[in-house]
Amino acid sequence: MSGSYNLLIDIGNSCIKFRKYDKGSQLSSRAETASSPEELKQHIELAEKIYLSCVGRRSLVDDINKIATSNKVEVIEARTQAAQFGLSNAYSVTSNMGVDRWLAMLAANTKSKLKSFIVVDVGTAITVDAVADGQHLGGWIAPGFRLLRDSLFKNTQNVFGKDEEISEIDFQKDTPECVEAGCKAQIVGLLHTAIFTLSKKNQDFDIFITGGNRNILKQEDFAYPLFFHENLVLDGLTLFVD
Ligand SMILES: Nc1ncnc2c1ncn2[C@@H]1O[C@H](COP(=O)(O)OP(=O)(O)O)[C@@H](O)[C@H]1O
Ligand SMILES: CC(C)(COP(=O)(O)O)[C@@H](O)C(=O)NCCC(=O)O
Ligand SMILES: [K+]
Repeated sequence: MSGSYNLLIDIGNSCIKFRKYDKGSQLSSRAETASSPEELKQHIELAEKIYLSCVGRRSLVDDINKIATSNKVEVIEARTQAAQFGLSNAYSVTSNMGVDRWLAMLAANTKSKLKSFIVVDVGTAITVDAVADGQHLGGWIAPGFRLLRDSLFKNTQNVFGKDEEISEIDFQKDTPECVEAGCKAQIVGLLHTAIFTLSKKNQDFDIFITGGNRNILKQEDFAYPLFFHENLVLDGLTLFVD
């Protein structure tokens, strides 16, 4: 049986996230991850339509399109816009902005009563975007946790790591723990600086956190409430489902 759900797909630089979504029955499963379009095949074959965003490899989109076309499934790809759904983009060259950032902002804008917010997407890269009264003020792009850590290993002789995770950001007593805590502290510091920067311009705003590494940010490290969402990019794609 085909046509029972829409398939939402978010292609990032590390992995493919997908979720089935049906507006009528409010079907909205948890996001799953796939390492290749081939893994999505059975989900694509039975989908009514596919809504897709990509900041990763274009060849992945081509492969998804091939599977979809051979099964007569329409693929709708989202693109960053100058203005959409009551949100205005600050970028001077709209198409330069990753569509994942635009979709996360669109989703946050529908969830924020204040229409003023910060969105942090903690993935391969970490993006921060600030919005005041539906106007995007601009944002930041910084290396994500793995990039931070790997750049240390790559560019030093005596810094090494290990696989186990440390649980909290505190001062550490051996190299791997110092690296992990240091890189995590940098990410926490990024959000503190974002809050400080928007506080100078705006009184009240919401803070949305998303992305595969979102749990590096913890409520206990902040005085403001943080709203955690599994995948705001996929949430943004639902706005396009007719
Ligand atoms: N359950 C998980 N599934 C996938 N990635 C995870 C998970 N938990 C943590 N991660 C980490 O999240 C990062 C990927 O985050 P994600 O937001 O999917 O990135 P991107 O959009 O850049 O592909 C990876 O570095 C990975 O180590
Ligand atoms: C900044 C990003 C790499 C983040 O991607 P991700 O970490 O989710 O894979 C992506 O949004 C991107 O490629 N942006 C283009 C540059 C820009 O937004 O200005
Ligand atoms: K990201």
